[in-house]
Amino acid sequence: MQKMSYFAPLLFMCLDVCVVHTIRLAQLSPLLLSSPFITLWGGALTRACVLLLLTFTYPGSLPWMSSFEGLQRLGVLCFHFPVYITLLWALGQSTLEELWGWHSWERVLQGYVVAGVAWLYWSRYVSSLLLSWGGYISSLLMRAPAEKPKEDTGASLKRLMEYMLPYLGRFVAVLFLVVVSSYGEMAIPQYTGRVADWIMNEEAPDAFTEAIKFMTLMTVASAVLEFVCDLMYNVTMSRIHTSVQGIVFQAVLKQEIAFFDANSTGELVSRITTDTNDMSEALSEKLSLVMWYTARFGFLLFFMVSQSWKMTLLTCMGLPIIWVIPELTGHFHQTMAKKVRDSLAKANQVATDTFSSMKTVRSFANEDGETERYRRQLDDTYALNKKEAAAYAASTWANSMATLALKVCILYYGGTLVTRGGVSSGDLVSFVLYELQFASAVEAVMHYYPEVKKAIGASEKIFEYLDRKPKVPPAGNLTPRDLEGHIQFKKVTFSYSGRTDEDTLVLKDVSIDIKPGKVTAIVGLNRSGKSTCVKLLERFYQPQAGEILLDGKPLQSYKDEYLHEKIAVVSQDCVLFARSVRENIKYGCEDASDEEMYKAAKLASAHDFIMELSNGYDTDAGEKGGQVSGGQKQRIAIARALIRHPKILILDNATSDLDSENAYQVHQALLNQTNNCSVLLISNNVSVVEKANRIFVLHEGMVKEEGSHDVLLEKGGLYAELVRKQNMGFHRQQEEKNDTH
Ligand SMILES: Nc1ncnc2c1ncn2[C@@H]1O[C@H](COP(=O)(O)OP(=O)(O)OP(=O)(O)O)[C@@H](O)[C@H]1O
Repeated sequence: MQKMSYFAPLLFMCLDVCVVHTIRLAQLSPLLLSSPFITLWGGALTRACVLLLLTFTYPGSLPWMSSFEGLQRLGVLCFHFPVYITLLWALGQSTLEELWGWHSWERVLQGYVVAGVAWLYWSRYVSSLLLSWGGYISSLLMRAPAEKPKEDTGASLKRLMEYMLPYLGRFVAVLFLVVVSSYGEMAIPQYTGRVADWIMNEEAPDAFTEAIKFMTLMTVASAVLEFVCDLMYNVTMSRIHTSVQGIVFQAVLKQEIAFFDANSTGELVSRITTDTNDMSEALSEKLSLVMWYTARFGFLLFFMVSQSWKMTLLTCMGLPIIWVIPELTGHFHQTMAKKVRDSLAKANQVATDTFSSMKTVRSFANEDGETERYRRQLDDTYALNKKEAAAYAASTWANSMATLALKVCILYYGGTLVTRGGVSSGDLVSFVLYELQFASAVEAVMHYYPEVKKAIGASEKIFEYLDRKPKVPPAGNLTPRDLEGHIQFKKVTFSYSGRTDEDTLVLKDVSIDIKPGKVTAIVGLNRSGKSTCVKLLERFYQPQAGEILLDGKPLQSYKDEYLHEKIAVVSQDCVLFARSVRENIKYGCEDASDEEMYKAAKLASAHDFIMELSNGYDTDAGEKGGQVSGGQKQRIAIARALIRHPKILILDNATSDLDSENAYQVHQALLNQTNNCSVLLISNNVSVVEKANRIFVLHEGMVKEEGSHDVLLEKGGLYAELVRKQNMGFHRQQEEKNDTH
C-alpha cells in the first residue's frame, strides 16, 4: 500500500495527460469541431471528474490529495484555462490560439505551474481567510485531514461582534473613512504616471503644476481622514475594552467560592487585565492595520488591473515566488540564530557556575581553568556568529534579489507593452509605483491577519468566564422582617471535592442547634471542620447531604443579600481593604452614619486605638490592612460586622491575634451587648467558650460531645481533656514567667 502511495501523484499526472490528449483528439471530430468552447468546458469537467474518481477510489491515494487543499489544486488545474479563455472572450480579446492550443504540452505544463502557484497562495493566505471568516465553509468542504482551526474563531468573533454592535455607527464611519482615505493614497502613483505622460508628450505645461497641486491636496486630505479614522477607531476600541473588562469582572464575582479555590488570584486577574488587554491591543492595532492594508490592496489591485491586467497577472504570479525564496533562506537564518542563542546561554551558564562557586574556584586556584572554559565556549559562539551573519546576508540578498527579479520582469514586460503601444509610459510608471505598494500591502495583510485571528481566538478564554454558570443553587427570595436567628444543622455531610467517599468527607452527619439569642460554641482540634461549618452557613458551599435550616426554613430559600446582611462573620484571617479605616468599617454598609460606626467600633473595643492612629478613622489601612497590627485588624473587622446589626454573629477565631486577656475582654464586651443576637463562637480557647450556653465538640468532622462547660467537664471526655491540656499549658507558662523573674 505504501509503494502504491508513492506512485499516486505520478499516476495522477499520467492519467491527466492521457485525458487531455484524448480531449485534444476528440476536438478534431466533426461533432466537436464547430464548438471549441463546449470542448473547453466539457473537457475541463471530464478531466476534473476522472481525476476526482482516481483520487477517491485509488487505494494508494495520498491524504492530501483528497483534502480541501488537494481538491482546490485539482480545481485550479482543470478550470483555470476555461476561466482564463472565457475572460479573454468577455474582454473582447482574441481567443482562437488559446481555444485550439490549451491542451498542448506547454500549456499542460503551464497548468501545473499555475496550480503550484495557486497552492502557494492558498497555503499562505486564502486558507486562513476561509478558515476564520467562514469556518463552516471549510468544514463543509474539507473531507479528510485538513487542519481544523484550534480555536473556534468564528464563535469568538460572533461574541466580539455583540460587544461591537452598540458602536455599529462608528464602525461604519471608520470603514467609510478607511476606504476614502485609501482611495486618496492612490493619488500619488496615478498623478506621477500622468505627469510622466505629460512630460513625454510635452503637452499642456500647466498640467504638471496642476497635477502636483492635486496630488498634494489628495495626500493631505487622505492623511487627515486617516488621523480622524484612527482616533475614532482607537477610542471606540478602548471603550469596548473597558466595558468587556467590567463585564468579565462582574462575571467572575458571581462565581461560587469553590471556583476561587480552584483558580489562583493571579490567573483571574490575568484574565481580566492581561487577556482583555492583549485582545484589545491586537484588535485596536492589528485589526486596524488589516483594514487599512485590505482597503489599499483592493484599490491597488483595481488600479493595477485598470492600467494593465497582464502586468497585474504577472505580479500576482510572481508574488508567491518572492515570498517563498526569502522564507527558505530566512528559515536557515533563524536556525542559525537559535544556535547562537543556545551557545550564548551555555557561555552564560559557565559564567554563572563560576561566579556562584567562587569560593571553590579560588580554593582550587582554578581561575585560569575557568577562564579557558569560558573562552572556549565564546569561540564556539563566535564560529556560529559568523555562520549566522552569512545566513543573514544571504537571506537579505535573496529577499532583495527576488524582489528585484520581479520588478525587472515587470519592467521588461511593461516595456514591451509600451513599445507595442498596449500601455503608455505613464501607465507603466504608475503601475510600478502601485506594484511597490501592492507587494507590501499583501505581505502586511498576511502578516497581521493571523495575529488578529489569534487575538480573536484568545478572546475565547475571556468568554469562558462570561459563559460559566456559577455552580450555586438558584437563589431564594425569602426576606422575613423578623428573623429569630435559629440555626439548625441537620445531619450535614460535606466534602470540598464534592465526592462522598469516607476519606474525603470533612463533615459527617453533623447536627448542631444554634438557639436564637444564645451563645453557642464549637470547639475541636485543628482541621476538625469548625470553620467549614461557618463556610456552609455563609452558603459558600453546599452540603452533599443533610440540610441547614434558618428559623425552620432551608438556608437556600433566603435571598442572598438578606442572608449576608443578617449573618455577620469575623474570621481569623479577616481581610481589610487598602482604604481608610472608616471605609473598611462601613464596607457594604456605606449609608451607615458616623455615630453607628463609632458605636460598632466601641463595641469591638476598637474606637480607642483607632483614635490614636495618625488620621483617626481616615487612616489608610494599607495593603490587606498592613498598616495596623493583627489584633487591631481583627477588632476593625468585628466593628465592620457589628455595624450591620446582624441577627447572627459568628466569631471564628476572631480574636486569635489578641492576647488571652484582651481576647477575653473583647468577647465579654460583645456578649454583654449583643443580647438579641445569636452568637456562634469558634475557638479552642477555653476562657472564650466557657461562658457559652451550649458547646459542641467536633472531632474529625463529627460532633462527639455537646452541653454546657460544666456538663462537659463532668463528662470527662474530649472537652475535659482540652481544658486540662490548656490549664497545664497555662501553668507551665506561669512557672516559666516566675522563673525568669
Ligand atoms: N477550601 C478548601 N478546600 C479543600 N479543603 C479544605 C478547604 N478548607 C478547608 N479544607 C480542609 O477541610 C478540613 C477541615 O478544615 P477546617 O478549616 O474546617 O477545620 P478547623 O477545625 O476550622 O481547623 P482550624 O482550627 O485549624 O481552623 C481540613 O482538612 C482542611 O484542610
